[in-house]
Formats: sequence, C-alpha cells, structure tokens
Amino acid sequence: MMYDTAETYLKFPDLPNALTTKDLTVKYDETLALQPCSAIFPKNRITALIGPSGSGKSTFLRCLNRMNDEVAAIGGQIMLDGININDPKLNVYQLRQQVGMLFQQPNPFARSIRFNLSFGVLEHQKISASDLHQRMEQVLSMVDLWTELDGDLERNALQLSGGQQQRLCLARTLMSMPQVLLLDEPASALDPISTAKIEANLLELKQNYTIIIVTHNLEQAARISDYTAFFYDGHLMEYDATAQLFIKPHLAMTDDYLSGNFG
Ligand SMILES: Nc1ncnc2c1ncn2[C@@H]1O[C@H](COP(=O)(O)OP(=O)(O)OP(=O)(O)O)[C@@H](O)[C@H]1O
Repeated sequence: MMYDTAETYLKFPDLPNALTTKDLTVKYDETLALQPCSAIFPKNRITALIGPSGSGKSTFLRCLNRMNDEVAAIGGQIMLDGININDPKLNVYQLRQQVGMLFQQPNPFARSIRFNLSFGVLEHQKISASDLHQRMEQVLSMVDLWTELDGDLERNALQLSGGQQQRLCLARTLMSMPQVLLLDEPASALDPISTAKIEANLLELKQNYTIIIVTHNLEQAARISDYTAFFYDGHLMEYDATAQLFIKPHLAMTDDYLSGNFG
C-alpha cells in the first residue's frame, strides 16, 4: 500500500535540546533516501526512530556523526551546541567524541577489556594512569560490568557473552564522555535478558546523556523512549511523545504501522 506523504505531524517538545536537524537530506547516487528532515532531540531524553525497513532511519541516524560522508551527499544542517556539524571543515574525529555510536553487532577489539576502553583515550588525550583507571571503572559501572567482571580488566573481550560485549562497547563509547549517544538497533542481536540489561542501562544513562535509538522492536520503543519519530519512505512523518504516539497516533499511516499492517 502507498500512503500520502504530503501531510506530516511533528510535535516537538518545548524542552532544552541537544541536537537539531534542519532540512537534512541524504542522496545515494541519484536517489534521495532522506527527504528534507527537520527534527529536534531533547536533552536527557531517549528518542526512538521507528518505521518500516528501508524508510531511512539508519540513514538519518548515521548522518548525526557523519558516518554517511563517504557514501552519500548530505545536505542541510545538523546543529550541536550552536555549531553546524554537517560543515565539511569540521573535525569528524572530535565530533565522534561528542556524538558516540553503537551498532547492531557488538564489535569489541579482540584484545583485553583494558585495551578496548583505553585505546581511544590514550591515542588522543593526555590522561594520568589513575584518572584513566577511574574512568574505566566508572563506565564499566554504568553498564553494570564492573562487579560482573570483578574489576578484571585483563580478560579478553571476546571471552565475554554477546550481551556483555555489547555493554562493553557501550562503555567504550562512554569513555570519551559524549553528549549524545546514537544506537542503531543495539539489542537486536541479543537475547531477552541481555536486552533488558541494555534497556536498564539506557534508562540510567539518559540522566546524563541524550539518546537516539533506531529500533524495530516497538515494545522496546514504547518501554524506554520518551519521544518517537516515525519514518516512512525517506520522510519523517510523525514525531510526538511516545505515550501519545503509541496510544493515539495522529496519522493513519503510523496507526497502521503500529498495528502491524505493514513493515
Ligand atoms: N550505502 C548505501 N548506498 C545506496 N543506498 C543505500 C545505502 N544505504 C541505504 N540505502 C538505501 O536508502 C534507503 C533507506 O535505507 P536505511 O537503511 O536508512 O533504512 P532503514 O529504515 O534504516 O531500514 P532498516 O530498518 O532495514 O535498517 C533504502 O532504500 C536503502 O536501500
């Protein structure tokens, strides 16, 4: 079924925001995969990006820390702290310290937990051994791994379970003390218990971070997000408080998607 994409319903909250986009577009070759997208992401909240396969959720998310640069032409603005981070002159490495990303598959280095956590920091920052250790303990505690691993930093990351590896990757992202966390289906490769642990971590982390998560799991979006953005065919169609959008979506298209009629 094709839906009319002319009418959208975007109700952004009147809250301090961490990141906004203005007329963000993405073109792969000649195809416009993301239509001009203007969105607001409130600080210290979780926003879920939902929508059918191929609707442009990942395409949108990946722009927010410049992961699409090599494969697509990106137009429009992405504002973080008053700076347009879609500026080609921007230092992308520094941006990724501020806007961290976690992927679907856990991807730790086949090295010790210590290496996984310290590598990026040691490469680019001056930090004392005691501060580094303190930060490692802090981020591992944030993802409930510090006690689980008995503070053992020498274990090889690949000896951890899939769920623990994903939480280690989350901790690794936190080492650079980002403001925004981008998560692309971070729990879709995990069992329900590991998924619940990640969700619990995210609910804690939102006190200090702004989180944007792509998920196919609608229950997950309903459980953990404060706001939801519904994408369809490269358009941001509906944006609202999660409770509102899930109980009484504005567009028939959103309602149909949430009811499992397509996607
Ligand atoms: N690197 C690329 N080169 C060309 N086209 C791409 C590329 N990445 C994505 N696309 C296309 O852009 C459109 C949006 O894809 P995208 O992966 O953003 O959707 P999605 O909503 O995240 O889907 P899914 O839920 O399946 O991950 C699709 O038509 C896809 O084929």
